[in-house]
Amino acid sequence: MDSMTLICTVGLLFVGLYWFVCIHGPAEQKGKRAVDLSGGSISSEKVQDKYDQYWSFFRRPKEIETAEKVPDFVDTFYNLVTDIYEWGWGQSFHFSPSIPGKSHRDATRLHEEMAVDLIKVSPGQKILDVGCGVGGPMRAIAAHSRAKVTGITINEYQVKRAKMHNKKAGLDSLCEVVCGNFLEMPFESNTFDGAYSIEATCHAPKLDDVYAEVFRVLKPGSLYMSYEWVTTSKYNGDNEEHRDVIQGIERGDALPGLRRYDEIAAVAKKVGFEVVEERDLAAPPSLPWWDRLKMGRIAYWRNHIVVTVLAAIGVAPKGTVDVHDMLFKTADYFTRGGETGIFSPMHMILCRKPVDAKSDS
Ligand SMILES: C=C(CC[C@@H](C)[C@H]1CC[C@H]2C3=CC[C@H]4[C@H](C)[C@@H](O)CC[C@]4(C)[C@H]3CC[C@]12C)C(C)C
Ligand SMILES: C[S@@+](CC[C@H](N)C(=O)[O-])C[C@H]1O[C@@H](n2cnc3c(N)ncnc32)[C@H](O)[C@@H]1O
Repeated sequence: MDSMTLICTVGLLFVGLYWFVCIHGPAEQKGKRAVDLSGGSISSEKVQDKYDQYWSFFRRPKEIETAEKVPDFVDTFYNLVTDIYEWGWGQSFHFSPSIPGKSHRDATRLHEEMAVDLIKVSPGQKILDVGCGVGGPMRAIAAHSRAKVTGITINEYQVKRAKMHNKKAGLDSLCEVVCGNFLEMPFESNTFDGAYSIEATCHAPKLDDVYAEVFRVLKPGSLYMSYEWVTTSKYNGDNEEHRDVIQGIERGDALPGLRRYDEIAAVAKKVGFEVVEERDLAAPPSLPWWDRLKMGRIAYWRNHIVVTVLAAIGVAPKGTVDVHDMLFKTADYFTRGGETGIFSPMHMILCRKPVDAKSDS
């Protein structure tokens, strides 16, 4: 190879890398780029320590970890993963069934719109997004329904990101974001005309606590819909492969313990809800929700190289490589959970607060 060819090849490689890292990077327009990856509200030099601390939660036996510690541990998790999620997935932190002929973006939006269609709200009514992330669903839902959406998340960094995205999308008059714990919400009783949660209540150590809070803040007669993460009827606790997959999902997603599909409605009824409908949206004829993850495998390898290089030259915090590696492995557990049918991230439950529910409950 003569020197001219060598210079051109190296030059092209640099231009290609620059284009990918600084321009192309984000899964969504105006989203995170690889060069912007941070540890959320955690300062760069503490990311590695916080990641190690995150893992220590799983190293100790479950009985030692008390439920009170869970919100803090979930907050740490979202400081570590929020930027990587936004960069590699987009602003909606959830799965949706694949739809033939539709892009992932459209399939995601339709799954979100279904949530608000189910709770039957009118323009101008006030609804609650329980565990709102950086607000991808909230914006789609506000734009679709013209309802006023208040989102709550435990993670301060997500509040900042969500508010910024709401403003950029011109939806800040319909979307409000609050930092708080959904196990003790900072809202008056009987405030909302509807509520939904998308793949968020799986973080609650006891589902009763979050459902009771949603029940309290809803006006009598209004509806609540949740997409729950569950093990399905195909899950067999005596099967080592099944246990390995579910444990992999719990560890890679800050879950205190996945619930069985048949526990959800019982909890809803226990806190006072009437169960209107319950359905696993992942079950056939729905197409695989895990296809998107499976198809992205090559991109994740490429992302891993990018993150490793950026951390080595000090652009990304050092612990980012471990966080990315954890997500990379988790992706595989999801695929196994989906293919075996033992796990569903979209077990839908629709509940109503009875019209005659006491006004202070
Ligand atoms: C509801 C929750 C999150 C669900 C999903 C949004 C995320 C679960 C696993 C995540 C990812 C796995 C692989 C990552 C990949 C290695 C990286 O290069 C780019 C980002 C990923 C695709 C990342 C994106 C988000 C997930 C799909 C939980 C936490 C309750
Ligand atoms: C996987 S994300 C889903 C976010 C959003 N629903 C979406 O689909 O994009 C889970 C969300 O639940 C929030 N969360 C978890 N535990 C919480 C708690 N105790 N109080 C408030 N929010 C919580 C997280 O901060 C995060 O925003």
